[in-house]
Amino acid sequence: MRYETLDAGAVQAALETVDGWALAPSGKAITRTFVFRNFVEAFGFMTECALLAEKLDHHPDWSNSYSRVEVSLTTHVTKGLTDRDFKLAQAMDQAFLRRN
Ligand SMILES: C[C@H](O)[C@H](O)[C@H]1CNC2=NC(N)=NC(=O)C2=N1
Repeated sequence: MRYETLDAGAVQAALETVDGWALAPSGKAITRTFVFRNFVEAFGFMTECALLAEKLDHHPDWSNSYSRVEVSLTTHVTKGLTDRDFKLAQAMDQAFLRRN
């Protein structure tokens, strides 16, 4: 499997291609909180994203509390940000838009 590790400049450029994601203080993850009308909407989004993550072979670190889904994306094998984190972020952004 191929991972394209991103340097600081590439991370800044990639952040422009996603919606509402912020760089974590460590610089090794990006985070976004998704808010829904209720738990069922939030869990439906998580279910769709779980299938997208399997397809992309890249998986989120996330938590859910009622209508909120807090997501952190990082690449565990490289211990940093890669193009895969941004591909998954884009897919999650699109899933959110389809549902709102
Ligand atoms: C074998 C498998 O492809 C790897 O373990 C993948 C699966 N999903 C992954 N997801 C994330 N976020 N980071 C990884 O390093 C990672 N590795």
